[in-house]
Amino acid sequence: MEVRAAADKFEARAWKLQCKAPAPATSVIVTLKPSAPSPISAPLRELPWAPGGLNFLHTTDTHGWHGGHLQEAQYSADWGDYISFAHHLRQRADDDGSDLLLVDTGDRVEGNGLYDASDPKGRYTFDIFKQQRMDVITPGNHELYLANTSRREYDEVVPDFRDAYIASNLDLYNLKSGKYEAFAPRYRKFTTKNRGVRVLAFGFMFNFHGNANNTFVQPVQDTIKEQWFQDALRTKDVDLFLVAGHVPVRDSQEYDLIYRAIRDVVWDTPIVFFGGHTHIRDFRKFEKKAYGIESGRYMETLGFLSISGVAGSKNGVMAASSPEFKRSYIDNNLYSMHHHSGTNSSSFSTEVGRNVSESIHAARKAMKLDHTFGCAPQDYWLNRAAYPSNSSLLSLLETQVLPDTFRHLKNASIVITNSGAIRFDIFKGPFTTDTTFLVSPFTSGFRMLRNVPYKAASQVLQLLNNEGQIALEDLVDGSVRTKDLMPPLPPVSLRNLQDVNVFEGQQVIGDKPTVPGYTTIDDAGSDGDDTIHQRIQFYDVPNVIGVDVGFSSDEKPETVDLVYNEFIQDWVLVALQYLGKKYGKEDTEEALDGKTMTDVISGWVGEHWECG
Ligand SMILES: Nc1ccn([C@@H]2O[C@H](COP(=O)(O)O)[C@@H](O)[C@H]2O)c(=O)n1
Repeated sequence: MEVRAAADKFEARAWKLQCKAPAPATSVIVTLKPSAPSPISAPLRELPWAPGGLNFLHTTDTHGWHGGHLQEAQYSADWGDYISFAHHLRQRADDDGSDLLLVDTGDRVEGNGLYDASDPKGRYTFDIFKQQRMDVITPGNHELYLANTSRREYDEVVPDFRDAYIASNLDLYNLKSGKYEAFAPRYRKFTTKNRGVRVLAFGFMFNFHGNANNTFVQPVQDTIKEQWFQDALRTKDVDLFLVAGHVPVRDSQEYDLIYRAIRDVVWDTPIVFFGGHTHIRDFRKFEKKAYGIESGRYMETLGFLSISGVAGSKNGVMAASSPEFKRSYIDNNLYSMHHHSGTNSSSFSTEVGRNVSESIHAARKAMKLDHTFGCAPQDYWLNRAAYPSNSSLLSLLETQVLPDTFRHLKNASIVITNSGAIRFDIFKGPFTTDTTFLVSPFTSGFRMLRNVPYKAASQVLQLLNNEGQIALEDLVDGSVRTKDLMPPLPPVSLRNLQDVNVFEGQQVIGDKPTVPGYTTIDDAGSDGDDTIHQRIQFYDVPNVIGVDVGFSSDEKPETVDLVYNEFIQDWVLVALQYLGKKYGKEDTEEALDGKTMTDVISGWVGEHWECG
């Protein structure tokens, strides 16, 4: 009842928000995020703003973190703050005759209690998210795993953003017509407000195969042959091609194909790509008039990109022979936002921004996200500690959580889970309802194959980690490739992991950096991060981890029950087939009474981690 009443109150507030136009900055200071830490001051680089040009803010892979990071000051700003920030930059654009456009490239869902803890999921986040005006928005794979997620995206988010929502290669099954139909408009042509730049925008999804069958992702190589796409490329009076998508900007067959398809028709109009999916900060030069940016993950990063020298229909602006593309990766905190918008704590928040922050707080309260299951005795890292080690979250799972959880199994068993099911670190201190979803938000449970010969079962883990002589993707036919379903880890690319001296060749403002964070190297060099960070070491982790339950390492049982996270079922079956044991889905059964990894971890924490 209490939760219901709080939810009703929230909905009334959200409705109120919808009726308000963005308000100018006011001088009221409010602390709306009682649980968020204050940002720490750190040496900053200036935004490469293009006066009289085009400026962009880009978010991607936010995964529900619209309330910001409550345990990491560096990323503690929330969606309400982002709304205030964009307001000030729009104002700046109006003042200097430039334009500011906002882009989001998908995976807004799954990964944070704010989205995952409600029933239905997203009950609160859609109203929060839509308060930010977007110019281009696209779906990601997480909007498509479950049929009810894509249905809600179609019913709620697509109308919220009207023509800004673009889905160039995605269809949804229409129950009435019995046909797959466009999820949203295939492309958008618009003219920017101040400079009159005529933009032709597309919104692509990478060639994803793991979607529920109520959606259809058309492979990019087929979409670019469609008549509508070829006609769109021939649209007259286009000053800039904007390709947004849930597609990595680098090493991606999809963006390379789109780049080529555009250049086959239009040889020198500038192209800007906005990417996502791999959770990294990146900036790629395709050629001197075509660049792409990718802006990290989990609301840690607000990507900024500027282009000077693009033609505009207003004020007689001519195209430069070589437009200049620049980028910055802004750490999502108030210290950075105040600095880049020339505001302070008194002048920063707008009324809409404040209301959104308040709604986030109300939603968290309604869902009791701060409910504590126990207290972590130390930090456990997914990628920020080596695996295996005492600080590795995967080691904690492997040595304690999984053995304790599956101890009750009667038969000798091997239990396997994909590391991708684990999404984030555990910090020392309270482990809350929110933490359960940060660590593992997915609804998939565990399944099991009974009486699998030990010889085969014991090799599955090794095969899934591609440690054998073959890669599983060579085994599976072209329609299901392990690469697509279990992308290589870690979420932070090796390019970001290189040992770099952040001072080399750069302007250093202030002292030696003390705030740990990303030290990105991209095609423009190593000065992209707005905050000069102390380098964090990130470590690679295996695709899957596993434990033996009910037998010791020197025993070799005849057969074992093979238990695995449902998400990896297809790969487990393929691996067994390769090992000479053919099983089908019909041979599998539910394990652990349908409990998910979220349930497993919260249950274990409740039993083992007392708050001191
Ligand atoms: N039910 C699910 C769904 C997804 N995963 C894991 O997430 C990965 C995809 O996430 P991105 O943010 O990289 O798009 C996927 O490869 C799986 O590892 C899962 O475990 N269970």
